[in-house]
Amino acid sequence: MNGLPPLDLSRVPGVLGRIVQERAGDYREASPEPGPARPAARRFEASLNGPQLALIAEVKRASPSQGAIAPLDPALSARAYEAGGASAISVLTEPRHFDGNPQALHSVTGAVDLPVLRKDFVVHPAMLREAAEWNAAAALLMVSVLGTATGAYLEMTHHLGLDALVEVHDEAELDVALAAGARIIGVNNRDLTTLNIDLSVSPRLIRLARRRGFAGVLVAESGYRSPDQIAQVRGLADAVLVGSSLAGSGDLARAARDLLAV
Ligand SMILES: O=C(O)c1ccccc1NCC(=O)[C@H](O)[C@H](O)COP(=O)(O)O
Repeated sequence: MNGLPPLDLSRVPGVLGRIVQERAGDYREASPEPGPARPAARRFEASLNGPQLALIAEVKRASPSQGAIAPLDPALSARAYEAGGASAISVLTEPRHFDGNPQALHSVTGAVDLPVLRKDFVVHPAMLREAAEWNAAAALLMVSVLGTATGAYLEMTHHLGLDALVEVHDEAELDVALAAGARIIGVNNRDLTTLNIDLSVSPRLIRLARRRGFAGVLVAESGYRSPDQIAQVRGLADAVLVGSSLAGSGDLARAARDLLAV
C-alpha cells in the first residue's frame, strides 16, 4: 500500500470547499500511514445487494441546507431505523455543520447489527483508519473532493477492510468513479456547490452507469421525502440514502417504513 497523493482542495468550490478545508485542518497533524490490512467483509455491499430496494437511513442532526434538524440520540435513532426496515445506517461524523462526532458512530456500531457507513468528508487517510477502528463497515469517498486521487483512496479503504460508497454528481465524476474501480457508486441529487436538489440526477446517471457496463451497487442519494419520489428510482437503484426527511420526522421507525411502502 503506497502513500496517498496530496489533494488540491482549493479547487473545491462553495460550502463544500469550506468544509473540506476545515476537515483537512482537523487532520493536519495526523499520521498518513495506511495502518494494518484487514480482510474485506463486504457487509455494507451485501446489505444493498438484495432483490428489494434497500434503505440506507442517515443519522443527521443538522446540515448546511437545513440548519438544525433534530437532536437525535444516535444509538436510539439507529435502532428505530432498523425496526423500520433499513438495511444499513449512515452516521455523519462532521462536527461543525452536521453536529456529528466520532462517538455517534461508535455508539451506533454497538447498538445495531446493520452495517454502518462513516459519512464524512474524507480528506486524510487517518479518517479511514478511524472508520475501521470504530467498526464502521464503509466510508464515503467523494469524487468532487478527491478528484484524480479517488482510486488511491479507494485502494486504501479496501486495504482497511472497508467498503467505499463512491459519490458522484455528474457524468465526469461518474467516469472517474468507474475508472477507479468503484464497487458501490452513490449518485447525489444534491449539488454540493449550490445545495440545490434535482431528483432527475440519480435516474439519469444510474442509467448511464449501467449503459457503461457497471455491474456493482448503485445508490440514489438526497432529497427523498415521499414514496412517490422513491418510486422514480425503483427498478433502477439498488438502494436509496435518506437523511433529513427521516431525521426530522419525529417517528423514525414509522417514517422509514412509510417511505419504503410501495
Ligand atoms: O445536506 C446538506 O445540506 C449537505 C451540504 C453540504 C455537503 C453535504 C451535504 N449533505 C450530505 C449528504 O449527502 C446527505 O446527508 C445525504 O445524501 C442525505 O440527504 P437528505 O436525505 O437530503 O438529507
